[in-house]
Amino acid sequence: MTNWMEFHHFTCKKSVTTIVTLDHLSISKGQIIGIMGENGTGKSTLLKAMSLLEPPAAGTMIYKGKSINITTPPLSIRREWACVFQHSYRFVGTVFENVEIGLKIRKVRKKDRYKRVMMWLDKFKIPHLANVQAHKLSGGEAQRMNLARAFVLEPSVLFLDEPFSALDFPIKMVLLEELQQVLTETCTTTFLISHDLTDIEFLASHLLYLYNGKVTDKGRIHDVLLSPSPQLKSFLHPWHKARSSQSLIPSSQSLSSEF
Ligand SMILES: Nc1ncnc2c1ncn2[C@@H]1O[C@H](COP(=O)(O)OP(=O)(O)OP(=O)(O)O)[C@@H](O)[C@H]1O
Repeated sequence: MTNWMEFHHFTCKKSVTTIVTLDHLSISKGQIIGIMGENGTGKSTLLKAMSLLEPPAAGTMIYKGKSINITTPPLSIRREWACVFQHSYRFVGTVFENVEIGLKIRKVRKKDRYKRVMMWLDKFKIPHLANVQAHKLSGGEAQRMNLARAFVLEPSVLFLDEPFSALDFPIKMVLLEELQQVLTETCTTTFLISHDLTDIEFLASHLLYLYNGKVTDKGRIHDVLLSPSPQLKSFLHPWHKARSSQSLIPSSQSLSSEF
């Protein structure tokens, strides 16, 4: 289904200054939109506007074919969406209680809450931490808890703002694989901000590139990366350089065994 979610003429301001504009974006259900851009170009501002956490100064939005009041979005719609940010929120209490909280607010029955929380702790491989106080978790464990807290709500749309940036590379890769599997299973429409092309290539089906508060590139990730704008090309240069230099590293067989 096309036109599942649409954004038109979004203008996001801080005080009186326009930070970012988005003329038009049309999303189909299940798409994973990677959002990239230099520091300060407006990615987080745009994500907060799209999730209506901080509604845009102007613009219109369509969700599931219906026009949404962007200034006072219905709670029922907001409850279909979930967000995970770079700095994980940890409420006072155990990991179980942290994941359960949204279900309690939605008045889900205790028995069902238990089943759902344990299922998602299991999927993100932290069921053994259910009774641990959340403040004792490592960064990687806390991000697993945050993802479980988002998915337990069975969101239709997930907004992720650099959820992996504080993690070590090996931990991040494991979490990326787990998240990819869950996103495929649940067909959750996802917006993912990341500074790392590895994350975006791994997860995203589509790419939105922002430069100076404007979209210079958007489309299927493969197509965009094949013919990037000059701005995106320059942004991607370090990755291309790193990858081409990797191919210059001699294979292990040709290296001397001496060390
Ligand atoms: N309250 C504010 N008042 C004025 N300008 C602000 C305010 N908050 C953020 N900005 C500016 O808005 C711009 C966009 O910020 P934003 O955090 O959206 O960028 P970003 O692309 O997510 O950056 P980063 O990659 O560094 O996280 C920045 O130039 C920032 O200085």
